[in-house]
Amino acid sequence: MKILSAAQTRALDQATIAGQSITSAQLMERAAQELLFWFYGHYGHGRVPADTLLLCGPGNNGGDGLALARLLHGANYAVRVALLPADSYSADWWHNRQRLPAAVPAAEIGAEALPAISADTVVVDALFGTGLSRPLAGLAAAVVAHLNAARARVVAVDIPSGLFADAPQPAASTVVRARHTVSSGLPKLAFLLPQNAEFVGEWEVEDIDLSPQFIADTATPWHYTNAAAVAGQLPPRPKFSHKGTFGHALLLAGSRGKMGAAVLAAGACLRSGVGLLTAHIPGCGYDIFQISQPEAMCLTDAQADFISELPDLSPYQAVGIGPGLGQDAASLAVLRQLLEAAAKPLEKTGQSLPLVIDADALNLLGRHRELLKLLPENTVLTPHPKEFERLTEPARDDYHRLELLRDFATRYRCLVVLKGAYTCLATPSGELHFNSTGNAGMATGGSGDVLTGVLLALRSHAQLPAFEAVRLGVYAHGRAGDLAAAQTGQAGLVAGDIVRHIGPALAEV
Ligand SMILES: NC(=O)C1=CN([C@@H]2O[C@H](COP(=O)(O)OP(=O)(O)OC[C@H]3O[C@@H](n4cnc5c(N)ncnc54)[C@H](OP(=O)(O)O)[C@@H]3O)[C@@H](O)[C@H]2O)[C@H](O)CC1
Ligand SMILES: [K+]
Repeated sequence: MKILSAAQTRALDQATIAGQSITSAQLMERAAQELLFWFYGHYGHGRVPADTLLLCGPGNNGGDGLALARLLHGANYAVRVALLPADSYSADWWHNRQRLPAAVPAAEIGAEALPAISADTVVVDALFGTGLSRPLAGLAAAVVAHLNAARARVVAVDIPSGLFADAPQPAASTVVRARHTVSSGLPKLAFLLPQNAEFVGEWEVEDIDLSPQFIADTATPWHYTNAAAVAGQLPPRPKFSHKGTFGHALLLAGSRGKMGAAVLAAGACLRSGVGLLTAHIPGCGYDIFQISQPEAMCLTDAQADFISELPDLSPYQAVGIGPGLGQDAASLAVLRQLLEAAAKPLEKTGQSLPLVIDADALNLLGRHRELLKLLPENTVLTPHPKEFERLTEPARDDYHRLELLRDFATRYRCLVVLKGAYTCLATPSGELHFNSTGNAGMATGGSGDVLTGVLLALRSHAQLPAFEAVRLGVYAHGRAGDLAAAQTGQAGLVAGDIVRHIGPALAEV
């Protein structure tokens, strides 16, 4: 699913109106109908709020609010409307202002006449949407501050007022703190960034039948990976396949005290359909590893506590390095040798050996940035924000971090998976794909090791191109976490639970 800028969203609006031969008021009515359905879903029979206040601005966001007020009134909600005064109002605002039944109380907001809001009021925030052109000030800011102080349940129309859809707002700007955001058409970039979570609350997108042709023809770096994006991407396992069909992966992982990371990554790799897995681990981990992962083969390093040797790479279709690795100088040398060896094109594919680099291997890269230029094309890096900072620089905010991410992926021609809520995959061509699956229960030790294992398996698969493999792996990892959390609850979830649910998650896609 594409994510468009605010300007593109406005153009989409116009293309839909022209393409479907409808009026803009009809499109607004669609949006308001969807908002009404949202209310039906949340406030079913007997649960209709005693007091619903619609705060309406002067543009089409306010128009949506006025149309919704009429529809809610028709559905027997007790509604009040408060109008933000302006020098001019949009045409569809006027249209819906005139259609508002006289029985609905509608008052103009003034500095001395702020609407009464109690903690029990359900407030619909329809002040500003994608047409926000500057931070809120004056009366608009005063209303929003008044609203936020009331701690009422706020449902934002399209986007919380004061939040830009695709750009940061200055620090200390006044922004509506919504409990729910009900958006039309496509998700907004703002919803996917941690710094906006306090404003956006729970968000959902309602389908208002916007022009699919315009969306298809519009270029954007931002994408949202939902179930449809990955459906059917995992090639079926042919009846006459054998273990060689699905690739032989090598995992370089573990050190004393961190063998669990190797075990988790290996388990995830095996559960993600790899044909064969060999792990190269330090001597201390032999019993631990063989007992917990009998399906994997095991090579032990000459060193007991960390990895100091790079095995012969010729049997493998992909290599993963990093989980629990530690940062010993000998392991750094192994990483360097791996990067040099992997760069040579493989006889079979003519491409470099696929690599997945995680955890301490990323920290080593961060401390020895001269190695970055050795990264073979399409190498997968899976940093969390702190590890990414070590590879680049501290980000001013989440938008700046996205810029750094894009720059890094295009500069080094690699696939970077920035982990977090809405994990963001950056591609060598500069696209950013935000993942839709996963939950806060996955913020637990070992989750990242599991992701490395999943990606290693999918990068070993001969029929999966690099980008598709990584997008699918990130999605399936999150989905496995969601399936696991449904059983354990988020607090009770541990990384091993994710491993156990990867099979069902991959089966779904
Ligand atoms: N795109 C769609 O698919 C649909 C969108 N709908 C809804 O329409 C809004 C966008 O409506 P738009 O009229 O473009 O913009 P807004 O309602 O957000 O606001 C524009 C007016 O607000 C003024 N403005 C902007 N910023 C401020 C500010 N900080 N303080 C005061 N006033 C402000 C702006 O004035 P300018 O001076 O900037 O010209 C405009 O007067 C979208 O979000 C959806 O809710 C459709 O209904 C359905 C399809
Ligand atoms: K709004």
